[in-house]
Amino acid sequence: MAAGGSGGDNATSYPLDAGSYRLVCKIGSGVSAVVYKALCLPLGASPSAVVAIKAIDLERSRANLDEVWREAKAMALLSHRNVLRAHCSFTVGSHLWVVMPFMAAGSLHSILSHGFPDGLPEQCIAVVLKDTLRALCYLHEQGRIHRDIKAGNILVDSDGSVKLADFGVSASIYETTQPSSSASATSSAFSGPISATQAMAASSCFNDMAGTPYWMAPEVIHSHVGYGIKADIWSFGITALELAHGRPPLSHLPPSKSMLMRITSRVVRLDDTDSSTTATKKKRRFSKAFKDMVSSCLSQEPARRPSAEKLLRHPFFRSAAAGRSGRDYLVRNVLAAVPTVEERCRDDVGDCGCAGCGAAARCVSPCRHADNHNNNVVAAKNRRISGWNFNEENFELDPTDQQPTADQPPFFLFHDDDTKSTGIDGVDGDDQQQVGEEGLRDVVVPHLVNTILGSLEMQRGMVMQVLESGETGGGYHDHRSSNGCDGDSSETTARREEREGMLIGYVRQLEQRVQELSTEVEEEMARNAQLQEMLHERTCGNQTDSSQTSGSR
Ligand SMILES: Nc1ncnc2c1ncn2[C@@H]1O[C@H](COP(=O)(O)OP(=O)(O)OP(=O)(O)O)[C@@H](O)[C@H]1O
Repeated sequence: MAAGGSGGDNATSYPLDAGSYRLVCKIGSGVSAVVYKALCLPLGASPSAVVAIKAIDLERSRANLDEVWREAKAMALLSHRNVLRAHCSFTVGSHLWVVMPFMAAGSLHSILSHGFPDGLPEQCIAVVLKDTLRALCYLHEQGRIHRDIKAGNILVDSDGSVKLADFGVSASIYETTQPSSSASATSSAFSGPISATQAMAASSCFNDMAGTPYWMAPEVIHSHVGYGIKADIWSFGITALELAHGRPPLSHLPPSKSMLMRITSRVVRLDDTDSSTTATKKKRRFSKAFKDMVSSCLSQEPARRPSAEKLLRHPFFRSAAAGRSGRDYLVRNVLAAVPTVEERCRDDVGDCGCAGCGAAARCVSPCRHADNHNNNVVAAKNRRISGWNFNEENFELDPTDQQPTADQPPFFLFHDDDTKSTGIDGVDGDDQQQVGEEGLRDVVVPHLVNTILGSLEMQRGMVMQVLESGETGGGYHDHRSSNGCDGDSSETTARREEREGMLIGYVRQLEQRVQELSTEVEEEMARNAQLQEMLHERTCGNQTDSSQTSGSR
């Protein structure tokens, strides 16, 4: 299967067979794909011969073939200077190869990991986010939701140009209005541009869970509620925090838990530098405009988040360097401080990891083993951040919209304290979080219970709605059908079947949700018990030590 075309470079035609490409080295990997720098051999020494090939393992991909194929199609149809467009794509064994322009500085995620672990300077963030926002404006105008905005999907070239990439989970807002006829809906989505207003009107209709947990909007997590283009604005706000601190909020938690917390919590905003948290180790100051921009994106209520177009007019972006001067600024202040993507690869020891990519024999410069890389990514994500710690990196967790009082512990007591002063020494779960004793006993479990109750209540409301509409809409006991009106009777039957179908769907969702949440609670309680046992042992140990000490005195 192949999709030809000359995407980013209209004058160049890219071949549709693996033999025409030579993989130079691996430059990155995601959940189910490996990305290579490669040469397109027929193009010889031309600069366009250097490409990036994303080899997507169709067997491991959580998306089905249609969805993966949609990424390639979507990229090929879009045209904007801040949107990365594929040259072509084709299958190689069980992999889909997407051939695209090589962005020599890699993704912002990679740049953060290799040069800015504590975040980029604010001016640089403004420059890259402004271009990202332009891409987002364009996508939304085209009726598309990206659904996976994050630093890993914002790519930078050697001249400082910025492009939004990875349409693996992007979708047309039109597709959901006709979910059962995806093929025709997909093509009709591209029949012409639509206005932002139309896009808004058609929003709130997706209900599948797409994206990467830490960046997901609350309404995406609560996927039965439906979501639209404003989900991208939430992820954009999270990406801003990721760029400010080097990692997204909650990234020290396993993804499922961060989702649960997001459901009921006001998440994170940049801290007010005027607050009482002056005794900080690595306090970073951010402008009021930046904080205001981020918090507008992170409104729990999608309708209150600004559109991409409106956000572009925010003072934070108005003062950002743009065009040539913006690109030069990035080259001087960001790219100069990070190794090239090839050097980043060479820094990693191990095999190239291309076994199974469908092209092992053609990889000429083994550089990084997939597992090594994945471990690094996980390690980077698990590095404890002070998202909860008001004293360190200017983040604030505000679950109730109120500052915790002095005698009230913060909502979650996860600590970013290398000295482990408040944590429990030696307690390392899968997620390596350190949890305060009170946090476990008094906060985490009740929080999960509240989450379950809230979710159940919402599902109950939906079921009641269906039942009520059945009663008032003449569905189940329509008196007209008993009066012998056959036409009405068949319509009634159809409506009843439709409602029954919806009801069954809701009940299934409800069962699944309860199952998921019960598992989370069980895990949390097991962890709780384990930690309490360790605490108990420590306390007993300390008492024994002190009695021995006093005895020996
Ligand atoms: N066109 C490109 N040019 C240069 N580097 C690229 C290109 N595309 C991807 N990369 C690099 O490869 C890395 C992995 O990209 P990929 O799209 O597979 O994963 P991801 O988006 O980071 O993760 P996920 O699978 O969760 O979406 C990127 O972070 C980036 O550093």
